[in-house]
Amino acid sequence: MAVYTDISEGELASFLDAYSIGTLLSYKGIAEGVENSNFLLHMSSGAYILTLYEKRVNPDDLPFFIGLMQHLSDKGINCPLPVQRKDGGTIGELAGRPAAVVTFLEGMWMRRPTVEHCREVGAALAAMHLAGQDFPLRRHNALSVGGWRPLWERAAARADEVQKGLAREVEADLALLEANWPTDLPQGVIHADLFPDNVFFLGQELSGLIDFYFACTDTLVYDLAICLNAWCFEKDNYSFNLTKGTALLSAYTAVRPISPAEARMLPLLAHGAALRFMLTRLYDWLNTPAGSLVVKKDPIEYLRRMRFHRQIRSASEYGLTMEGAPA
Ligand SMILES: Nc1ncnc2c1ncn2[C@@H]1O[C@H](COP(=O)(O)OP(=O)(O)O)[C@@H](O)[C@H]1O
Ligand SMILES: N[C@@H](CCOP(=O)(O)O)C(=O)O
Repeated sequence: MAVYTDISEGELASFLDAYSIGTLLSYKGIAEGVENSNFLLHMSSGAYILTLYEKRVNPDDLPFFIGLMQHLSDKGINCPLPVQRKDGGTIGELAGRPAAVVTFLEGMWMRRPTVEHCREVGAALAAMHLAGQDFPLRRHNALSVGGWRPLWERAAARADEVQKGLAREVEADLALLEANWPTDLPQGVIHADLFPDNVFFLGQELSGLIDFYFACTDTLVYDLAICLNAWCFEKDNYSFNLTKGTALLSAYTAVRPISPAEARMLPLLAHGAALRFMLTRLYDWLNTPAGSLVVKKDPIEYLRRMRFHRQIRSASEYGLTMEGAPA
């Protein structure tokens, strides 16, 4: 459960006085997520989500995140809409943390995504990339290749406690990725964490995207590589489901075609994406205090994906077919 900061009814009620969303009927902490503290608010005007921004969110980045949700929502992407206070602002302070209220999205995330769900997410990711093209703010991705080594150095000494030989594998992969990471592919706004728990469905239909708190300006096809990792592996975390990969990639490229240069780099980007999530999970695994109300995610699931991507030679092995190119 991700509620790091407790709030009292009194302080919440006075925080909500600044909004025109009616009176507070009830609220509760949300038992999901790992980054921020989230509360479901039942107000007399309807349901909302209150987020208190925690450790990994830099308050200077909040205008980017809040502005992005507003921008995407204006462009027809279904995502939470930040609620304005009476003074026109969207970011306040509660219990010593920056805090914002956003609209509640209906839907559920899929614990066992099907091929159809993968197809939907591919199309939605591409639509988000297109909608983000004219978003004027920029945000550096602190968790891209340049951020991995510093993060690794804070976990390396204890990595083999989690799995023997892990340090050796990470060192080799880091060196390979740092030496070959592309810098010249099309960039734009990426979600950077579009995992199943951040995509809501109503039945088979995608109803919205949430959790834009890793969003940044980076290589668009890297976001696609993140989704291949998050959506297309079997429960054993070793085997890639080619049918899901094909569905996700073909739905993405139908909305935003990718260039041969982007396609060529997909295996390396997918390998890097697996390392990125292994590293943050490893860091959290080693550093989350015992007794925290948060479910730690297993870094080894992403070590298995790293091993898989290491032996991929072409994006066609993920199911990518390019017009005019052999499958
Ligand atoms: N706008 C929203 N509408 C409905 N539920 C939401 C919304 N935002 C967050 N939630 C709920 O809160 C949970 C955690 O939100 P998330 O943004 O993923 O947190 P974190 O950034 O801590 O990972 C989600 O899984 C979902 O249940
Ligand atoms: N998706 C990441 C962790 C971030 O979790 P979220 O709840 O903010 O989506 C992972 O799986 O490691």
